[in-house]
Amino acid sequence: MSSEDLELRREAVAGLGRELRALMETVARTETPTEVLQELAGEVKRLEARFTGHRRERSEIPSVDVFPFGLRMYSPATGHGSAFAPPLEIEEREDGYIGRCVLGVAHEGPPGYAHGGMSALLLDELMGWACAAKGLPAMTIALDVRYQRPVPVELPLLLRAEVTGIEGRKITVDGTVAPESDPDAVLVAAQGRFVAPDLERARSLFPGAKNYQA
Ligand SMILES: CCCCCCCCCCCCCCCC(=O)SCCNC(=O)CCNC(=O)[C@H](O)C(C)(C)COP(=O)(O)OP(=O)(O)OC[C@H]1O[C@@H](n2cnc3c(N)ncnc32)[C@H](O)[C@@H]1OP(=O)(O)O
Repeated sequence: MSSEDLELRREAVAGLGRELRALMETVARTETPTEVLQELAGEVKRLEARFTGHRRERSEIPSVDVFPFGLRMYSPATGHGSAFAPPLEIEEREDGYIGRCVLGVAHEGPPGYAHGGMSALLLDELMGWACAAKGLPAMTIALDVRYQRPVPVELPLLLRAEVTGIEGRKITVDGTVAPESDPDAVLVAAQGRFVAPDLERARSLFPGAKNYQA
C-alpha cells in the first residue's frame, strides 16, 4: 500500500471508530422504546454484512498497524479504530509517558464512575509503552492496582507511567490515574511488572510480526 493510501485508510478506520464510539455511548444511555431497539438490532446486523473483503486471521497484524513499536489502530486502550477505546491519547515525556482521555457511560462500573477494569487496562497499556520506549517491548506478568478514589466518567483524566527498574528482560513500572485539572490528586495507583519475551518466544507468540529483531 502506498503511504497516501495507508494514511487514507487510517483516516477511514479512525472515522468509523469515532462513529461506533458515539453509537456505543448512545446505546448505553438510551431509553428509546423497546420496538425501536428491536428494529435497530436488525439494521446493525445488516450493516455487518457490508464488511466484505479479507477478514484477518487471529495472529495477523492489521495493515494499518505498526507492531511492536508503534500504532495499534484497534487497541482497546489507544486505538482510534476501536469502538471500545476512549481512546487514550499518549505522549512521551522525559520521565516516561502520559496519557489523556475522557471515559463515558459505556465504560461505567459503579453509576457515574469508571469500571475498575478500565483503569487497569489504560494503565497496563501506558506502562507497556513506557517499556517499549526503553527498547524493551514487553508483556505484563503482574499488575497491582490500588483504587484510592472512584474515577468519574466524563472527566478529563491524566495518566502517567514511569519505568522504575530494569533487570535484564524484567521491567518494573509505576503508573497513576488522576483528574487532569488536579494531577496530584491520585485516584488510582499501580505497579506493573513486565517481561520482554526472548526472540524465540516472541516469534512463536507473534508469527504475524515480520522482520522482528530483539
Ligand atoms: C515479535 C514482537 C515481539 C514484541 C514483544 C511483545 C510486545 C507486546 C506488545 C503488547 C502490547 C501491550 C499490551 C499491554 C500489555 C499486555 O496486556 S500483555 C498481555 C498479558 N500478559 C501476558 O499474556 C503474558 C503471559 N506471560 C508470558 O507469555 C511469558 O511469561 C512471557 C512474558 C512471554 C515471558 O516468557 P519468556 O520470554 O519465555 O520468559 P522466561 O525466559 O520464561 O522468563 C524471563 C524471566 O521473567 C520471569 N517471568 C516470566 N514470566 C513470568 C511470570 N508470568 N510471572 C513471574 N515471573 C515471570 C522468569 O522467572 C524469568 O526470571 P529470571 O529467571 O530471569 O530471574
